[in-house]
Amino acid sequence: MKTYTLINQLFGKHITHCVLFSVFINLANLAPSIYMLQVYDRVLPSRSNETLIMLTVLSAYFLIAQAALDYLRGRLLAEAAMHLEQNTSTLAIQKHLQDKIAIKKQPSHPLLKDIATLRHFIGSHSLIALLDAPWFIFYLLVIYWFHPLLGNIALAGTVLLVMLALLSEHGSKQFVQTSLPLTRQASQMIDDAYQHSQVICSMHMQPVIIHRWQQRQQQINSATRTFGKLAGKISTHSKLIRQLLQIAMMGAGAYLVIDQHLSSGVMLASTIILGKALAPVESLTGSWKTIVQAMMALRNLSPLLDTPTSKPPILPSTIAGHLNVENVTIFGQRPDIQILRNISLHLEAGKQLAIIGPNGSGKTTLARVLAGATYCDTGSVRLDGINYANGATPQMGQHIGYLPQDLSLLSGTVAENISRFDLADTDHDKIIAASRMAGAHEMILKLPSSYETIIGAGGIQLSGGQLQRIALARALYGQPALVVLDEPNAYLDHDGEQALQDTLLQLKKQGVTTIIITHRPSLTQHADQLLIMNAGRIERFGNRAEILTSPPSSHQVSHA
Ligand SMILES: Nc1ncnc2c1ncn2[C@@H]1O[C@H](COP(=O)(O)OP(=O)(O)OP(=O)(O)O)[C@@H](O)[C@H]1O
Repeated sequence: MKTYTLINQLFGKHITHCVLFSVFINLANLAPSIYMLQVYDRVLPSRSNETLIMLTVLSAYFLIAQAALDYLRGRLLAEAAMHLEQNTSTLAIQKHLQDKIAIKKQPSHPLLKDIATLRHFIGSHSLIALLDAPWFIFYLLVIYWFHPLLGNIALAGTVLLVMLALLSEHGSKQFVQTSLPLTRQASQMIDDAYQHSQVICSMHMQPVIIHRWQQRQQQINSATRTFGKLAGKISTHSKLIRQLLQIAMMGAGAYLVIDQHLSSGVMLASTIILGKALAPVESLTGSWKTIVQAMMALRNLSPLLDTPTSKPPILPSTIAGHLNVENVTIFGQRPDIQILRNISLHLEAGKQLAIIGPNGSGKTTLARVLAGATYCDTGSVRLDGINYANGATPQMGQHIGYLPQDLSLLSGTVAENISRFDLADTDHDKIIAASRMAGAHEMILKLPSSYETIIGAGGIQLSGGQLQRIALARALYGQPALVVLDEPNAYLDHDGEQALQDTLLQLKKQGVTTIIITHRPSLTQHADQLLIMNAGRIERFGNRAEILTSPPSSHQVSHA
């Protein structure tokens, strides 16, 4: 029942309709056999032209109807593929992105690949074979009705073919389970290598990297070879069994005709029906790999549809920027490691907070939590009382500006990047205002195509400082209520740092709540509050001037 619901969710009612169409298509499959039986046993002995014409017209009618339904079944399957794409792709991309920002989740599985696998399966003959295969039982019963001996021969042959199909299923499952992770590892390895090509080439790491990749490839090849041998043997045996079976059927039929237990029409009809019964079973044997892959894809997609979709809460039209963090804890991959330990802090709207601390103390992780860019295991993060931790209120993204350490600019024009690719609302004044505030406008005007310059894949290469200013403009786009800047001066020269100081001052004047993660004291000069992180804890938090002038208490020192 669960599978039926899942199939309906993924493909709409199209697959159910296909099953219904398959009933008529398979019943109509009997038409040629019945025609032959009647011609041999009724028309030829009676020499009746009227009966011949009537039978011919009826058979042609069934075959034309069958062809039409077969065509419609193909169209329904195409619709099912469209339904799958429309209903799952968006969810799959969202899930993949969310999985990527979680700290403890296993490496995210690309669900779009599963959707492609299912699409391929729907378009292949494997699904048709799967829909038609159960009908072999019906055909067997018809043959039994003709004569038990013929039925027993057909049953024995079918059992042999089904056993081969099961063997094929077992082999396919093992092959897919072995080769899929290896294929993913190999492609991940080569993607990584392409991404870090400069390091690899400069230190001549190519031979080792290629060797590692070849090792995986050899394992894949060995699994493919083993499966190929098994698939070849199974295919040869099933063809042989099918042909032997047809000869056995014809021979037994002829024997029964000679003994006058059967008419020659029944003999021919049962041989044809046997062919119809075995065709999808044999076709299934050759399609198990595709079917197993499709079943795995179906299983992977199943939790996607179980995720409850809640209505997004209605937000107030303006957000002042009161930040409230309560008891945020994040565990590492191991439960005994805490990256953030019970963090609580409150920041009035419009205040500036500088976060400092030694390497690995958790500053960047805290910045990510505040920017809604990672998940916490406990606690809440609220802006004007609205909790947006763990993706609770995705629309809060428009009120948050985030400059991550790695900048994360996407392939596209400078204007697209600054406007956060909000193509529906590309407001050039807003883009220029953000760039001016980030001190990036003059620099952007000097680029080859100014704001239309393409960066990233297929575009021009900008320096780290240029990219950082563009990323800062993106963080400031649309006047967010909260701005989180993680080491915003990491790539900046003296002028760039001066421009950044101006930006921080402007943010303060405009009443934007601002968080700056920094190692440099110079960037904390406009900060109202200072927070010192150590080993995932808040070591000190309070008024900047007070913290800088008063020494830490003995309790705080003991945390350090
Ligand atoms: N995605 C992650 N998975 C596992 N551990 C992580 C992850 N992100 C951060 N950590 C761990 O959390 C700790 C704090 O890292 P974080 O980057 O927040 O420190 P930081 O104070 O910003 O350091 P730095 O000053 O060097 O940038 C580190 O020990 C790091 O290994």
